[in-house]
Formats: sequence, structure tokens, C-alpha cells
Amino acid sequence: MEVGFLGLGIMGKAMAVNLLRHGFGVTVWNRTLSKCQELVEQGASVGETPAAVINKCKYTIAMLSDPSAALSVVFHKDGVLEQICSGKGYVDMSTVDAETSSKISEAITKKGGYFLEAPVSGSKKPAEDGQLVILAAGEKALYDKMVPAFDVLGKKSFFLGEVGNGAKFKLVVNMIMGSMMNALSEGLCLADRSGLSQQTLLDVLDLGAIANPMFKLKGPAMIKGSYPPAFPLKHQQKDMRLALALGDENAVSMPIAAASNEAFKKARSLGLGDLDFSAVFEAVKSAKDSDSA
Ligand SMILES: NC(=O)C1=CN([C@@H]2O[C@H](COP(=O)(O)OP(=O)(O)OC[C@H]3O[C@@H](n4cnc5c(N)ncnc54)[C@H](OP(=O)(O)O)[C@@H]3O)[C@@H](O)[C@H]2O)C=CC1
Ligand SMILES: O=CCCC(=O)O
Repeated sequence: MEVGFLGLGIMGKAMAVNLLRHGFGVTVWNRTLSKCQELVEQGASVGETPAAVINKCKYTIAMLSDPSAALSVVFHKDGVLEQICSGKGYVDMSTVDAETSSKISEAITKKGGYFLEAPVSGSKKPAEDGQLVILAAGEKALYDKMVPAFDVLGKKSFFLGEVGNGAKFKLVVNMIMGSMMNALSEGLCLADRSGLSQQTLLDVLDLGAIANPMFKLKGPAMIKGSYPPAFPLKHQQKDMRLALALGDENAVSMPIAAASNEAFKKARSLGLGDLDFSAVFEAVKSAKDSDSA
């Protein structure tokens, strides 16, 4: 199967490499075109523009940073819309809001193309290992065509019905994840200020009812103040913001998510946006420092 791939950031690169390893033909494009070189060395072809990739491939996947990037790659000059047509499928795996996804879906469908949103749970390592969880919604016929690719990229894929459901699902999941990261940060801070061992706290958490892979993976690095980006903090804050907007639309009060969003915003203002989202711990620590000053 030949697929196009737009966006070679942390996730897109790992996913495209994975497809190549499993025998897919892959034509890549990235805004910073030089990032395509590494993929070419592993057997990919390059399209000079998103339109060129769509022209070449029957199915194209996108993995872009946020709603504005997802929209610009479709609607701007040399974008997806210039070449999408009957028989071609476009699969946006970026984390965006339902409104963005619907705008893209409508435009593509109007041109006769098929659209699927398919955001993912799982970060850099699961992307490298083909262990993502795929939350797809939109055109079921396109979902069925994409199953061989999803089987390579993920350990499980869900088809969730109409466009928007995948986007909303992903935002709910990441809202919970962002709040959990803040709770862990406050717990580590409180343990330390109370004269307790942070490592022992992690050991205790890992043995009890709230043990989870995220605390286990990120906790030890957080104690060391090490935040190599797997999931950039700026993207987690984008997801909290979009989840809060979904809460507004549905009149759901989410004070825990709102407080967590404030901590992620604070972390961004401290210049931590490109680090892993666990760097919110630094913002939590700095807030506690100023409280006790
Ligand atoms: N990292 C993770 O753990 C996970 C991330 N996600 C989601 O996946 C998406 C990608 O994340 P990730 O790979 O980490 O992000 P990165 O920041 O590493 O990569 C972002 C990609 O988007 C491109 N891009 C940004 N702005 C534009 C624009 N205006 N026009 C065209 N291309 C643009 C970048 O191009 P360039 O190289 O030129 O900057 C790059 O290819 C995000 O929506 C994120 O929320 C979902 C699950 C896990
Ligand atoms: O959107 C990013 C999700 C990261 C994860 O699921 O570990």
C-alpha cells in the first residue's frame, strides 16, 4: 500500500518510519522540508508540497501540531484541497477540536474525497513501537481501507462514528491525563516539602490502586528535573484549552482541568513549552516557592 504522510514531528516521523519498516510505500512532506531527508534515507519519497503528495497518493495521513497547522495544510496554497478528488482519502491524525475536523471534512467531501479523523493515544515510544491507540471517526469506508496501516501504527483502533467524535474523545482523554500530571507534580512537591522521599512516594504509588504507566515512566525523570520532549508541553496545554472549550459548549464544570490548564500556561510562560509536558512540575514547584516566600 502506498500512503502520503504530512508532518514529520516527534510523532509523524516515528509513524512514517514504522510504515516504511512494514513495507508501505511512503511519500512524505514536512513544512521544514530538510526533515524529510532522514526518511528518504529509509526509503521514503518526498512531495514538494501537500498538494503534490495528494496528487501522488490515493491515501494520505497528516500528523500536525494544532488546529491552525491542520487547517493551513488543507486550505492554503499548494494545500491538500488543490488535489483531493473522488477516490482519494485524507486521514488527519493530529489532535484538534471537532470544529476544525468538521471544516476539513466538509471541504474534502465537497471535492469528492473521503475524510477520516484519527487522533491517537500514546506518545513517542508507542509510535515507534506501533502501539498507539487510534480514535477514528468519519467515513467508515475509508476507515476500512486504512485498517492495514492502523494495524501497523497501533495496538487497537476504534471507529467512533461521525466526524468530531474522535476529536472529542481524544480531548477527554488528554484532559484527564493533564490533570493527573498536575496531581503527581503537587504530590511530589508536597512529599519533598514534608521531608519525605519522592522516590519512595513513586514506589508506594506504583504498588497501589492508582499505579499507572505514566507515573512510572515520567516520575523518576521528573525527580531528576529531566524533561526530554516526548509529548511537548505546548501541545498538552493546547489540548487542555480545547477540552475546556468542549466543556464550555456542553456546560460541564471542570474546575480540576481549569486549574491544570493554568499550571500548563504558567509553564509555557516560563519558557518550558518545548519540553515534555511533565515539566509542568517546574511550574508547580515555582508556584509553591512563591507561596512560601
Ligand atoms: N508527542 C506526543 O506524544 C503526541 C502528540 N499528539 C498530537 O500529534 C500532533 C503532532 O505532535 P508532535 O509530533 O508531538 O508535534 P511536533 O511539534 O513534534 O511536530 C509538529 C509538526 O507539525 C508541523 N507544523 C507546525 N505548524 C505547521 C504549519 N503552520 N504548517 C505546516 N506544518 C506545521 C511541524 O512542522 P515543522 O517541522 O516545520 O515545524 C511538525 O511536522 C499534535 O496534534 C499533538 O497534540 C498525539 C499523541 C501523542
Ligand atoms: O496526546 C498525547 C498523548 C500522550 C500519551 O498518550 O502518552
